[in-house]
Amino acid sequence: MENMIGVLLAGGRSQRFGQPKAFAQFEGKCFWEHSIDAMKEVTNKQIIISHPDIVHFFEETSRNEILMDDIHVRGKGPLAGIYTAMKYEKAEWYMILSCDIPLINKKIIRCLVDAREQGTLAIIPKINNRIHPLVGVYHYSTFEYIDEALQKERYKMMSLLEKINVKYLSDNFILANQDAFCNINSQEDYIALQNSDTIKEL
Ligand SMILES: Nc1nc2c(ncn2[C@@H]2O[C@H](COP(=O)(O)OP(=O)(O)OP(=O)(O)O)[C@@H](O)[C@H]2O)c(=O)[nH]1
Repeated sequence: MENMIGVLLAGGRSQRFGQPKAFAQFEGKCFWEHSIDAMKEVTNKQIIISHPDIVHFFEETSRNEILMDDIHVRGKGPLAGIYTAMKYEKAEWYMILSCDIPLINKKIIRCLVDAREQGTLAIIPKINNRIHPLVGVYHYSTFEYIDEALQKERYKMMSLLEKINVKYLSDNFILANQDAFCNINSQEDYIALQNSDTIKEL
């Protein structure tokens, strides 16, 4: 069993963005590449969990393994993507990242990975009372809870988090780097990103 697999969640519909946001450009790279690059050093491999409508874009441009959401839960949200990764790719830990966080960087990912400890099943940033469950490290033993939540048609990430022992990270490093968690949902968010003077940490 590999120790840690990187999982890029890219099976969303990007309705607010108006086009597949994984392929929006920032600083010369697609959004999805920023997430993959950020987790490359700490993961044994990185897989993409996508959707039939956009999978050909990934096939043309990515060398990563690509899976589609398991048919029973396809399109049911991020939890469905995590479920699919854990069902088809076995590892002890999974580094989960969404595809709409172009400011994410290696130091943040390293910090989350290093925060793992005995008995904790997920490590998730929490900034000003807002949690970021799609920038998180999850242990394989969360799979049974994810499976149960999906079977009960509870698709929100909270359905999982309220059942497991989560370590929420809000230390000074996370707070000082909070821009890195900014997720792009709409064209307005994208314009704000392009106009901001935030410098991406590498
Ligand atoms: N594999 C998978 N990923 C998903 C699914 N829904 C959302 N995601 C991913 O989860 C992350 C956050 O998605 P959201 O922005 O909440 O949803 P979205 O569907 O992409 O966008 P909207 O249609 O505007 O809500 C993105 O990386 C999405 O690609 C899903 O059903 N399956």
